[in-house]
Amino acid sequence: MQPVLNIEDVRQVEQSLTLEGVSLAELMRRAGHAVAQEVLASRPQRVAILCGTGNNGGDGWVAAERLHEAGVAVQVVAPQDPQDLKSSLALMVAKSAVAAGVSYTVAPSTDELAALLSSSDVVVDALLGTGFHGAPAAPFDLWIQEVNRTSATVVAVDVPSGLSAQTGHAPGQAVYADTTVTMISLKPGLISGRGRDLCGSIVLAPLASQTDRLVVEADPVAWRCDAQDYLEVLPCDTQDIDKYSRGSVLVVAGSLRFPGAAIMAAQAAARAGAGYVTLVVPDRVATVCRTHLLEIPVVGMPSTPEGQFSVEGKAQIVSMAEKASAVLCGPGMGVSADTVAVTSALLECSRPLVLDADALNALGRMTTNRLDNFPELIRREAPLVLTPHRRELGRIAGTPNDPPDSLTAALEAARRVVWADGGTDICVVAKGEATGCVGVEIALLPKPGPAALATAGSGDVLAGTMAATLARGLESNELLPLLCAYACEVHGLAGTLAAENCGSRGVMASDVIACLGLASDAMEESVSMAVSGAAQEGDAAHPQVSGR
Ligand SMILES: NC(=O)C1=CN([C@@H]2O[C@H](COP(=O)(O)OP(=O)(O)OC[C@H]3O[C@@H](n4cnc5c(N)ncnc54)[C@H](OP(=O)(O)O)[C@@H]3O)[C@@H](O)[C@H]2O)[C@@H](O)CC1
Ligand SMILES: [K+]
Repeated sequence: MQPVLNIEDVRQVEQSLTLEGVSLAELMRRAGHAVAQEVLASRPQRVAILCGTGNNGGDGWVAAERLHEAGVAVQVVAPQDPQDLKSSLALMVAKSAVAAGVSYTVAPSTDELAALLSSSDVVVDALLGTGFHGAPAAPFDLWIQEVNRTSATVVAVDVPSGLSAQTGHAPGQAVYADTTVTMISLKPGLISGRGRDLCGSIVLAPLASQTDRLVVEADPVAWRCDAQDYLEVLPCDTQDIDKYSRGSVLVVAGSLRFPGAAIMAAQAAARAGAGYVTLVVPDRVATVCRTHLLEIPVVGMPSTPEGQFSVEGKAQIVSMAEKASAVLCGPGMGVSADTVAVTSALLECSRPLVLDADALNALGRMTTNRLDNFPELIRREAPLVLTPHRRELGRIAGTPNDPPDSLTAALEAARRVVWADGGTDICVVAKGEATGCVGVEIALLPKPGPAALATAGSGDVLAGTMAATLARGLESNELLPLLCAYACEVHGLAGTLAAENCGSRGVMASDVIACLGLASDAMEESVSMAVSGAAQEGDAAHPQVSGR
């Protein structure tokens, strides 16, 4: 697993390193050298380095001097004369580079800059790093546009300029890098939001031997999962199992308005490996569901006049739930006093439970959007998995009109719910372009799925996948976030396979369902390969961080 640190904690590690004898000047020297090493790997002849006025620019000046020493033709581009730099560290390294013979250009015109960039093999972006805020001001906004027009390889220092390394937001122009050499630790904004498009591949430069320890001590906001981490939650060998030992799933879902959500969730649970799936729907939609589900029994329950579950069916639903290995409640169910009653009754049953979509909205209604104020509702012995997207997360975590707008905000909201519960029985799977699986002790980041998964019904498919994965059983509740992350990766991989079959813009949720079985097999294989050490780092099924 790779730790991810908030920016303020990266600064804390930087301070701790200075206390352990690695000065800031030495850190900057090592940062610049790490960048130079990455640039040298492509054996360039001409390199342009765009240096800003803070310490990110300082890293750029160090890299310039190093590359100059290595015989590369380097040209630094700066907005002001290096003598005028306010940061004492940046001033020191800029002076050193100039004294060593590095040539530089101050405030070039756009045409001059374009000519310089087009004659370079590599462009190093050292304009703005973790001290960036707002949107890039002039002249950086124009310079960034020129960087994005060049055909040269772009290497970003620490973070692509214009991207917030904390939030993943890029409110103005932002550099599209081929590679980002990031210092000390991964930061949330690099692997979420716009960061996923802007960073290219990420190279981590720890800068000191103490860094690994200090990063862990700084309490990472989350951990990014690697394939081998999933060994503990792999399904058991398929040789000697029958349909019951693979676990049974009860799906409680659907309404007259949304029968498809129930159908897809049930199909996904079956494709994701559950041995036996039963779908429970309001009786007014039972026939349409049966027409679509040949292998899955459909049980109709009393409906309201609107075609939603009626409270009359509550006792029967609970009694069926008690016999299942895992229960999924919510997709397409609608929200009413009756569905709230069904959701709350299922929370009291003793089986592992996944609450998705309208079951989460029901929770929001039961708690006036402050689930964290009602922990007794969700405190239970068996595992509970909540799978909110960001608007649903806002509705259960106290910000219905202001849903979390970044990975870190989503993790924080999920933690409010999980910490209110306080036990290892709960995991909030905060869905988004980057999904976090938040348990009481750890937040895990499965590798994100492709953009093709942003399609109607994708959430229903994930919910079915999650329930099937949970139905296999857990050795210990402490593994719950890892199991949830595993289900997310199977779903993501199915999305990738579906995009290969149908094109990235042509994927429908049913295409993802069709690929779940193959995706499960591929996940198992890649975990086994990674564990046995045979897998190359960043194997095909799990690209490290996507390129442009
Ligand atoms: N952490 C570590 O361990 C290590 C960190 N290191 C490096 O230090 C970097 C952080 O350095 P940093 O704190 O000096 O900030 P940095 O990103 O250079 O930006 C500050 C400058 O940008 C300006 N500016 C801000 N917003 C702007 C805008 N919208 N548009 C235009 N300008 C804007 C801002 O101006 P101001 O707001 O002050 O007016 C100020 O002049 C970090 O990313 C890494 O590369 C390594 O050297 C060693 C180890
Ligand atoms: K940068």
